[in-house]
Amino acid sequence: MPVIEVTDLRKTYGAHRAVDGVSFAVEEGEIFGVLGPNGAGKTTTVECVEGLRVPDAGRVRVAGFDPVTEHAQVAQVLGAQLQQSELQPKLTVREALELYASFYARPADWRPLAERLGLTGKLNTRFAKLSGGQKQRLFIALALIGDPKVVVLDELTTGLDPRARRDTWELIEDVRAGGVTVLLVTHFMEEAQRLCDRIAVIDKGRIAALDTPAGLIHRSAGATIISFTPSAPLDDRDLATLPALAAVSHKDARLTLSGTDETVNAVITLLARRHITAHQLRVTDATLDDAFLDLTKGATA
Ligand SMILES: Nc1ncnc2c1ncn2[C@@H]1O[C@H](COP(=O)(O)OP(=O)(O)OP(=O)(O)O)[C@@H](O)[C@H]1O
Repeated sequence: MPVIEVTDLRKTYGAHRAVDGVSFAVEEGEIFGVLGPNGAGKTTTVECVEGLRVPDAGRVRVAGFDPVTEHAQVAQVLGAQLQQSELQPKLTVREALELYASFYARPADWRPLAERLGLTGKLNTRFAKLSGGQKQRLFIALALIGDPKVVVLDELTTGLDPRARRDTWELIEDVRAGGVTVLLVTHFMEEAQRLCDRIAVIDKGRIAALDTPAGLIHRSAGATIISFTPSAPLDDRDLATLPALAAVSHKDARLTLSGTDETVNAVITLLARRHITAHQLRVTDATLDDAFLDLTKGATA
C-alpha cells in the first residue's frame, strides 16, 4: 500500500487555481521529489498532505489516514520540517529535542538521534547561535523525533553552502536507509537527481511529468547533446533536416545540438558528407536541469 496517496487534489485561492488535479502515490521507503517553478503549487500540495491546508476537492491519505479529519493519527506517523521562525531563538538544542519529543505518544530516543545528526556537541547551544547547517540538522532531528513513517522536507537545503548541502543529502539518505519514506520539495536539480527515486514535476498546478530522474531526462525532447566547433560553417538548411532535432544553439563558432542518438549519428554523417571536421566534439546526456526546462517550457518563473 502506498504511504502517501494524493488523488485529483484541487485548491483554489480566490480565482487562482494553485493546485488543479494533482495525483501521485508514494511507496514505502521511497525518496519522492516534488519539483517545479516558483508558484507551481508544490507547497500547497505538500501542506495538504501534512494537513496544514484543507483541499477544495480530491483525496489525500497518509498511511491510510485523512490529514484533515484524522489529523491526530497523521501527526503520529508524519514528521514535518519546521520553518525557521517556528523555533524560539533562546531554546537550546536539548530543550527543543525534549519539547518536541513530548508531543508524541511514542517518541524516538533523542540522544542517538542527536548523535546521528552530529548535534551532541551542541546540546546546550541556543538555536539562534547555530550555523545554517546545524539548524537544518536540528530541523531534521525534530522531524524524526516522533519516529515517523514519512517525513516531509520542503526546501531543506536552501541557503546552505555546498559542503553543508552535501552533508544534508547524506543525512537524508541515512534517514531513508532507516526505513522512513521521504517527500522532498526542492528547487535544486542536482539534489533531486542525486536523492530522489521518483520525481513529480509540477507546473501551473498540474503534474507535467512523473518518473525517475533518468526517465525524466529520457522523455525530454533533447536527451542527448552534441557540441563541436566545425572547421567550416554548416548550412542552417542542412541542420534543419536532422532527425529528432530538439534545439540548436550557436556560441561564437561553437555549435550545440540536442536531440536523440539518431540526431548525433545524422550530424556525424552530415559532417563527413560536407568534409567538415568537428573540433572538440563532445556528446553528453542532458541533465535533469535540461529536462526540467523542457518539461516546464513557458512557465513564468
Ligand atoms: N494562502 C494563499 N493565499 C493566496 N494565494 C496563495 C496562498 N498560498 C499560495 N498562494 C498562491 O498559489 C500559488 C501556488 O503557491 P505554492 O506556494 O503552492 O507554490 P510553490 O510551487 O510552492 O512555489 P515556490 O517554489 O515559490 O515556493 C502561487 O501563485 C501563490 O502565490
